[in-house]
Amino acid sequence: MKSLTVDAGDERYDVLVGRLEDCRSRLVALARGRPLVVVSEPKVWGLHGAKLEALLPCDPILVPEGEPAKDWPHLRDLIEAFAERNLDRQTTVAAFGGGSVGDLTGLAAGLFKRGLPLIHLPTTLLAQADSAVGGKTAIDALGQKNLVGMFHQPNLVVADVSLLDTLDPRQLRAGYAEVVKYGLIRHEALFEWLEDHGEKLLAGHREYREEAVWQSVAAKARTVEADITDRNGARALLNFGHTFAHALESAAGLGTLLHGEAVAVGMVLAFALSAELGLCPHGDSARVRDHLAGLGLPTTIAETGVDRAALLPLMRGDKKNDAGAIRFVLTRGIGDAFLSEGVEEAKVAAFLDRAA
Ligand SMILES: O=C(O)C(=O)C[C@@H](O)[C@H](O)[C@H](O)COP(=O)(O)O
Ligand SMILES: [Zn+2]
Repeated sequence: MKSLTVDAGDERYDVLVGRLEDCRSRLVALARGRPLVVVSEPKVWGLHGAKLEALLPCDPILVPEGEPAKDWPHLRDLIEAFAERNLDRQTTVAAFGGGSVGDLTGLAAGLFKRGLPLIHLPTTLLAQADSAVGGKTAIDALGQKNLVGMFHQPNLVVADVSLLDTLDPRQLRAGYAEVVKYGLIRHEALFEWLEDHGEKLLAGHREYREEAVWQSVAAKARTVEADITDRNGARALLNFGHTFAHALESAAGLGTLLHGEAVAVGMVLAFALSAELGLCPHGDSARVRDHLAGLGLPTTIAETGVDRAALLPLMRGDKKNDAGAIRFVLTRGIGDAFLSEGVEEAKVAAFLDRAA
């Protein structure tokens, strides 16, 4: 079992990468002698619920699978389910699922009675490597990705890569894109390691999966500690590729493209834009595209089926923007991303016109 502690200001929590069953005592302690309220989705609960119930009594609440769960009606339903159970502020809620279950559950737990203790038990590569750590929560609204949310830090995160054995290959590849992100923003050595081992990781080798999750979680922990609530620009690096990605997801219709698929295209576009602006070598841009495409991820706007004209208006709503300027995370090369001051819209429009 590998473990690290995230120091989130007044709050600290452990992230454990290992077997769920080895964390039994931690889960039992957080449940405080009551059944653990577990928010999950039907497929995950059907496949893995018994594993959790073998460790401690659980009270499952099921929400729909994937992005459709992240909306106002499901947030209201979940909060009502908490109210029906008369949860108090000492009752721990566990999110047992992928990024969508984590985002929705985190938000409901943060809002209900101004905050319930929260455990993330991520079951997808994307959630284990990225979204379960850092305290971001969200639902989509008005057709825009993650428009409504808050920070609500978990009390514990447990990433058990054996849960990935049943994951659909498309979901696995999508999560892989966020792992690649960690290599691209600051850790060139991680990207090189993925170039060597990414295929084995996707094929199911557990030790490579565990190493990738561990490296990503460690990188994420250090970044979020430097900018707990996304204010000083340090954390914005984790949004590498996401300005394009969120626009692509919204334009495609939320839930059509998987988040990680959109991030793969978004990161390739961020490299291409950086190269076009003379900031980064074209060779790095091609290397990133080749790696992602070689492992079956989409890398072009054309593959997403999205009308490129829809993207710029959506990017105007990005959370990183300042005084109307679109602030991309750009790059000087593999492992060297930075938050730009803002790229002129005319340049972005011309880039999008030409981009593949
Ligand atoms: O935790 C963060 O900070 C991230 O930006 C991680 C992203 O991979 C994740 O998709 C996040 O939810 C995007 O957040 P948003 O603030 O752009 O909605
Ligand atoms: Zn993301």
